[in-house]
Amino acid sequence: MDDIAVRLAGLTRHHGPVRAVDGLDLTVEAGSTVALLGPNGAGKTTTISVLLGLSPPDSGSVSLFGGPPADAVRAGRVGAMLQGAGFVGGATVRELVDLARALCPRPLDAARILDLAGLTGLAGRRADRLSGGEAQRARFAFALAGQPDLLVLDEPTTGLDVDARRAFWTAIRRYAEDGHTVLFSTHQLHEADEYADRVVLLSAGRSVADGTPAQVRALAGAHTVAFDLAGGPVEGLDRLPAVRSVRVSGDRVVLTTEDADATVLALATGRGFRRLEVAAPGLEAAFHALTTPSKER
Ligand SMILES: Nc1ncnc2c1ncn2[C@@H]1O[C@H](COP(=O)(O)OP(=O)(O)OP(=O)(O)O)[C@@H](O)[C@H]1O
Repeated sequence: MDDIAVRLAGLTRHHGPVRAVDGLDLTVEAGSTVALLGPNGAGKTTTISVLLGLSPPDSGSVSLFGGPPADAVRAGRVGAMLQGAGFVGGATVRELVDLARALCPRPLDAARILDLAGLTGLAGRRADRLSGGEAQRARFAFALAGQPDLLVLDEPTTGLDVDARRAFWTAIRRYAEDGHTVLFSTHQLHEADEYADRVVLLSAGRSVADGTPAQVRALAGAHTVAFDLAGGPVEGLDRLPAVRSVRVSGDRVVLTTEDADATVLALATGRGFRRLEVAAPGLEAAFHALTTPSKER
């Protein structure tokens, strides 16, 4: 079934005694851009490695485009950018791109690959003499070369400076807009928020949240309502509808609430305030709430 790019069911994978992936179910629809978001050690790299067929699962199943990963890879349908992957010694960037193209049944034009990866000016440089960020772009070029239906990127922007990051995400957006599927791992919340249609939040090898960035953010629950007291009383704030907590700092009050509308309506009737601000929970709050054991919060 080609409408499902990736299907993981009950995936478990250990490294010695460490259960790196713990019964993970994940379905990625073709054409979507999905972020695997999680803190260090959450199991992102292990999941990607099993998904690509580079290491076998201990239990559970993996399929890419309805078949075994090896079939999809052999058919040139999958391109991957892995952390710290090395290069053939002595080869130039251009030669690497040519090699990647030669391995694929329907490669992209070499000039387009170099352009997308921001390597046009470095085509003649030996790949083992690239800076860390340039090497990361060369890995991206290698992943893109075969014009894969599924692009899998493990923490792709590590080592890239601000301009290179922006150029990278612009290239990914263009690639995704052409109907390709992109699965990337990150522990950068804003990358998941800005560039993914869907965020799968991993913690200790499990999926602890799965949805659009807005849906995952909403799992953190509380909005904040902040205002100046303007001489009004502090008493009674904790009894306003839906209020979960009250913090007062000088004249400024910050309430957390399960229902910002109800809290603000009640606040507006009966007391004065100034400089009202209502904020939705950030992805950061959701990330913290969902990946931190409750006793440590
Ligand atoms: N080769 C290995 N040997 C032993 N333990 C490992 C090995 N590789 C990973 N682990 C452990 O498995 C767990 C998951 O690691 P993994 O690299 O998949 O996480 P990650 O989410 O990609 O982390 P990061 O963001 O730091 O790259 C961690 O506890 C890690 O220490």
